[in-house]
Amino acid sequence: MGTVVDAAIKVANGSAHTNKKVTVVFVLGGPGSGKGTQCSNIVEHFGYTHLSAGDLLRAEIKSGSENGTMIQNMIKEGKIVPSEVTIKLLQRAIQENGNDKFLIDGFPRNEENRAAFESVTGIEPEFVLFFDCPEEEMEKRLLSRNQGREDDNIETIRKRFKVYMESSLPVIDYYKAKGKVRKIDAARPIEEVFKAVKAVFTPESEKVAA
Ligand SMILES: Nc1ncnc2c1ncn2[C@@H]1O[C@H](COP(=O)(O)OP(=O)(O)OP(=O)(O)O)[C@@H](O)[C@H]1O
Ligand SMILES: O=c1ccn([C@@H]2O[C@H](COP(=O)(O)O)[C@@H](O)[C@H]2O)c(=O)[nH]1
Ligand SMILES: [Mg+2]
Repeated sequence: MGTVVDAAIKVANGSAHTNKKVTVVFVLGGPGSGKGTQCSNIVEHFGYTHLSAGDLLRAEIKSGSENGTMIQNMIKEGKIVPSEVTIKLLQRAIQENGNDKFLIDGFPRNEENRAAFESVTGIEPEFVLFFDCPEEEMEKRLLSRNQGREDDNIETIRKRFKVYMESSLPVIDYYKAKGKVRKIDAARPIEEVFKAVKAVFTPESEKVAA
């Protein structure tokens, strides 16, 4: 069942009012746990659109937006950008896309993000895909990612881990209490992680007995 997102569309369009039903899966996990990597696989196999909140924020910096400098400073410090900025970017991306199934990667990052997104858009996630990975493995991956990200240095990585533990894990606990978390052991090789991910997205009726 999709969720009606009138609010998202109203804000993005100014006064226009359109109904769009969307299904949203939040993809959460620590920095470097493999969210982006697995989202690409999910897109390919299951037809979702991938919206990485971090990628949207980085694109906003590049676009020369008035919020660009603030966002850049927050990312360098591993801090969480104010909800209204991130939510607007997500709303716009949902509204501009013809698809009705979205993976929202790396958001919500704290309780305030979660509550604000729910109240502004009316969207509740179908479920939360949670990539569980030990810190030392995530650190190793981030330090060898080589994508030129300003926050992939040991000083910022440590700050990101702290924010993750203190602010983001409580969001996962919130959804756990609602029975919505699908936890994946993300410390394994990419293909093995994807096998577990596939099992989550494949309807029971389509699963072939082993
Ligand atoms: N299961 C895996 N085993 C080994 N390396 C992996 C695995 N999954 C992803 N990687 C690699 O680790 C790095 C981080 O992966 P990715 O960018 O997908 O993580 P992320 O969770 O999106 O990180 P961030 O939160 O910083 O955006 C990449 O270089 C990726 O190729
Ligand atoms: O909802 C969000 C998502 C991201 N940020 C900031 O961006 C960086 C990088 O995020 P990635 O998910 O690793 O791409 C993150 O450390 C935050 O500074 C945010 O503020 N809010
Ligand atoms: Mg990512």
